[in-house]
Formats: sequence, structure tokens, C-alpha cells
Amino acid sequence: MSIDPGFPVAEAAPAKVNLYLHVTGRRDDGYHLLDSLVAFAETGDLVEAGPAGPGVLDLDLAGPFGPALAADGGDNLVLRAARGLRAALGEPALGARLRLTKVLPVAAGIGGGSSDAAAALRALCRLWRRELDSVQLSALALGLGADVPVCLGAVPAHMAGIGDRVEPVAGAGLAGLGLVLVNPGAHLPTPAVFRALGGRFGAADRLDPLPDAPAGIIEALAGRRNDLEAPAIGQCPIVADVLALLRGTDGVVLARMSGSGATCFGLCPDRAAALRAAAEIRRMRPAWWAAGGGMYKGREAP
Ligand SMILES: C[C@@](CO)(OP(=O)(O)O)[C@H](O)COP(=O)(O)OP(=O)(O)OC[C@H]1O[C@@H](n2ccc(N)nc2=O)[C@H](O)[C@@H]1O
Ligand SMILES: Nc1ncnc2c1ncn2[C@@H]1O[C@H](COP(=O)(O)OP(=O)(O)O)[C@@H](O)[C@H]1O
Repeated sequence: MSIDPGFPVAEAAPAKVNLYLHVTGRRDDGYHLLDSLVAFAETGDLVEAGPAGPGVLDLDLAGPFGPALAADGGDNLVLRAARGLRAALGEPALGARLRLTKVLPVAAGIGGGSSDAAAALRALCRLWRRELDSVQLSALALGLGADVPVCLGAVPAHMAGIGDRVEPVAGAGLAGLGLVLVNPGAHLPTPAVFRALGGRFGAADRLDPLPDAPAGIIEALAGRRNDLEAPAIGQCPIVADVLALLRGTDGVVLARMSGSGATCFGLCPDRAAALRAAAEIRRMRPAWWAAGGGMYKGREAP
């Protein structure tokens, strides 16, 4: 990728996919306890950062879903992350120009905003040549959203607690699989889906260790669940159509909703099969968003 001289630092913000998501309880503050295996897709947003005058924080929005975020203004998670980092560093005079290229649909269960926030934290630490210790960084990330801690590392991980307990997993068997992501254009706000679950909690069923072979991983995932799938379908029945279409598409060996929806994913034996499946789904449903690719392999080079 060529570097824009105005934005010398670039960080990928890959889509987060909950390969399974068990909701096991609720804390007194209303946040839910989760047991999830999270992976990251090659498909994602891009956060770029460059120098600006003292204290200035500006954000340009680009990409197909940039306009969908224009109304959020200063509430954009990228700017909230930047302000949070500056405050945690105790250096309000730090400034940056930021650009977010928004490829992922918004409020879609694939942690687009969370991954953007995590990418902004990584980009600004590099631009400003500053570091936070890991305890401070984790606290800042969690304050921005329950999904932000897992997005900081952007590697396959077990997620527990409310999202604050993140343990990377050796994901060699996952690395070669393909992912197709499909969103029917419906926004599903996360709180509404947790509310619709109505306290019907499931048991944790952590997949540990991960089988070595891709076939073993797929079989083990097939025996697990997304506990938010039924409540999401109750709020937004088209999610069931997305799952049915994925299940009927050549090359898709497992289909499930990610996060609180409405995006669903199909796992494919490899990247090429996922690209073919996405093209087929775009042909069948031109109004839907569908993206195929491999697993995310690593952050942008400095
Ligand atoms: C459900 C998950 C699963 O990975 O994914 P998404 O659907 O967002 O992608 C996440 O836990 C979402 O994380 P995130 O979207 O960052 O959540 P936050 O902004 O912190 O919280 C939004 C709202 O979701 C609910 N919430 C979120 C996380 C959690 N563990 N329990 C909850 O009950 C709360 O109602 C909270 O007010
Ligand atoms: N950079 C951003 N990208 C996406 N959503 C954002 C961003 N900044 C703020 N938001 C707000 O955060 C909410 C959750 O967005 P998102 O992270 O895409 O959802 P989800 O966690 O369900 O995948 C949306 O209501 C959106 O308006």
C-alpha cells in the first residue's frame, strides 16, 4: 500500500468475528458475561494518522460507509480513542489529523467501531511515539467499548468477563480458513439485542485447546452457539434469511451470526472459496453487503 505523506501512519482495523458467543450471565451493572472465540477477517476499515497543530484532533471520513458516520461528529470512536489516549498520557497539547476509511457496515456485530478505536490507539502511539503501560491501555480500551480490548491485539483470542479478559489462542488451524461476511443492511443496536435475550443465559463451552486441523475446528464450532442469534432474529427476522442464504451457498461449511448481528459469517475451507461465495451472494442479493477473504494476517507495516 502506498503511504499518503499527510498520513504517514496507517493501521488496519479488521472486522471482528465471534466464531461462537455464549452469554453466561449478567452483572449488577447490566453488562453481560461472555464466553467467545474471536477471530479477525482480512476485510476491514483503515485508520491513518498524521501530524496536526498543538491540541488539534481532526477526523476525515472516507469509504463506502463514511457518510453513515458523519452525523456522529465528535462522538466517533476514533476521536474518542484519541481524546482518551491524550488524557491518559496527560498531554492535552498532542495533536493529530486522522482519516477513517469505513468499509465495514455500522452497528453490525463485527465490531467496526471497536476495531477503529483500537487501530486509532495503535496509530497514535506510533505517531506520537508514546506508550501506555498495558494496565492503563486495557482500562482505556475497555472504557471505549467491551469489544475494544480484543481488537487491540487483533489476533484470534478467547474473550471472557464482559470482554475485558482476552487470551490469545494458537490459531494455526484457523489461519487458512476463508470468511464471507454478509449484512442485509439492517442496523441492530447491541443493547436492544441483549435486552431481547431476557436473561435466558447459556452455559460456557470454551473451545480449548483449538484442534490443529481446520476440519476439527469447524466440527467443534458447529457444536457451539451464538446465544444472541435467536433474540436478534426476533428483532430483525431478515437475519434468518441471511443464514439460510449462506447455508445454501457453495463453499460455506458453517454459517452463524457474529456478535449482536445483523452480520452473519460463513466459514469456507480457504480464502478463494470465500471470495467465490461472496461474489455469488452479491449476485443473488445486490442490495446486501457481502465481503469475502481470508483471516487477518497481521497489522500494516510501519
Ligand atoms: C456483543 C459483542 C460481542 O463481541 O459484539 P458486537 O455485537 O458489539 O459486535 C460485544 O460484547 C459488544 O461490545 P461493544 O459494542 O464494544 O459494547 P459496548 O459499547 O461496551 O456496550 C454497548 C451495550 O451492549 C451491552 N453489552 C455489551 C457488552 C457486554 N459484555 N454486555 C452487554 O450487555 C450493554 O447494553 C452496553 O450498554
Ligand atoms: N468509527 C465508528 N465505526 C462504527 N460505529 C461507530 C464509530 N464511531 C461511533 N460509532 C457508533 O458506535 C455504534 C456501534 O457501532 P459498531 O462498532 O459498528 O457496531 P457493532 O459493535 O455492533 O459491530 C454505532 O451506533 C455507531 O454510530
